[in-house]
Amino acid sequence: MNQAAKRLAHIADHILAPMSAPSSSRAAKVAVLGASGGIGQPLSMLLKTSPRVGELSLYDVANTPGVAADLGHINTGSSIKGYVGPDQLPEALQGCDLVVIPAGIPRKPGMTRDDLFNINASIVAGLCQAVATHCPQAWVAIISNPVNSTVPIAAEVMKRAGAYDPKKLFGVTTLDVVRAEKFISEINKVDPKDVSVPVIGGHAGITIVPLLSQSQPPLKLSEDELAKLTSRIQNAGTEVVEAKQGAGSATLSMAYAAARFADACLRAQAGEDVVEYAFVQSSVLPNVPFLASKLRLGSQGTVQELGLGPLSSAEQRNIDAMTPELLGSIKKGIEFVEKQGVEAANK
Ligand SMILES: NC(=O)C1=CN([C@@H]2O[C@H](COP(=O)(O)OP(=O)(O)OC[C@H]3O[C@@H](n4cnc5c(N)ncnc54)[C@H](O)[C@@H]3O)[C@@H](O)[C@H]2O)C=CC1
Ligand SMILES: O=C([O-])CC(=O)C(=O)O
Repeated sequence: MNQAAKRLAHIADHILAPMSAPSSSRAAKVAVLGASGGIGQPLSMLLKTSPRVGELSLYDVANTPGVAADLGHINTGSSIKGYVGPDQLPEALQGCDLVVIPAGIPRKPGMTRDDLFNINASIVAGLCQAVATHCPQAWVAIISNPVNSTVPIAAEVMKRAGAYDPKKLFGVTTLDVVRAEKFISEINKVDPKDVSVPVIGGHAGITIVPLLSQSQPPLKLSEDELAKLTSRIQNAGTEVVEAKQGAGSATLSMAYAAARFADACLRAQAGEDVVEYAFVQSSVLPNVPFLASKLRLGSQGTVQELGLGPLSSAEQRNIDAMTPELLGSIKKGIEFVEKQGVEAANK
């Protein structure tokens, strides 16, 4: 079974099919910040069915008691509690092993992810300040867009609070991999669980770089067809934004992808050797301080960046073409914290 198949078998076995918690490890406390939202609710539901979660902490600025009461009737072992508003955030975070952050506004048609910066930057900065204070040991998985900027913001805020561990901070890019696996499975007419394909770079437009030459099973497509498939993967988020006609962006597929990523984190925390993609502080490309790529995860976080593998000339061109935009988004995030300071960002 290849890596992708193993990961999906894990989701099927451990997340989607309720069963007893593994006896070898303590079930984790997981917080979802933004738990009442379009992603937060279905993600919380998937986490409620995970045997690796012992305690589920649902935080938002509204509606979490209702969401928690509803999910609390699902007959799995985990306990669940809803927390509302900044006064309740410390208790929501206390003792967390993993904090997943889908808080913030989504796109409407015609917007880029960067158009969300002005609102979401402050939300992520404020929440990460609280994580640094109340659960500095936790792994943090950021979903809120623009990921290419919100992860550097989180890093900078946590650095200033003396609580930054680059091995434990992740931007969630799993949906790009999930989409690439699905689209390739349709072209090759195979089960998606038998597809594996790297998607590296960042999480916006051209910064999303699928490495289709490394697809397994291999793709037999012309240069033109490969370019079209690359573009579809890069613009898949916009495909959903347009189909939803102003009602938001991907929520259900994102919840599925985030549950896959959370499962990878919890398995790694429990001592499994896990391979997954995420946007992290990186040394894979010279002078690119954050990058999504293939990671080996262990009990203390990222153990190793596994590199990009052999690239086709088109893939190398795509990486060269996206690097200035990615660097600009990273710089914008860092400068946001430098200019405004965390206190101002929290207002
Ligand atoms: N990384 C990725 O691949 C993806 C990222 N996203 C991003 O995820 C974010 C959330 O999307 P949706 O769930 O669709 O939005 P939504 O608007 O449905 O939900 C967002 C939730 O965040 C809450 N919130 C706002 N400020 C908060 C704060 N300070 N503390 C806690 N909660 C707060 C809101 O009350 C709301 O319940 C967006 O920024 C979106 O662009 C969406 C899809 C994929
Ligand atoms: O497109 C958006 O705004 C939401 C997102 O990040 C995605 O679906 O990949």
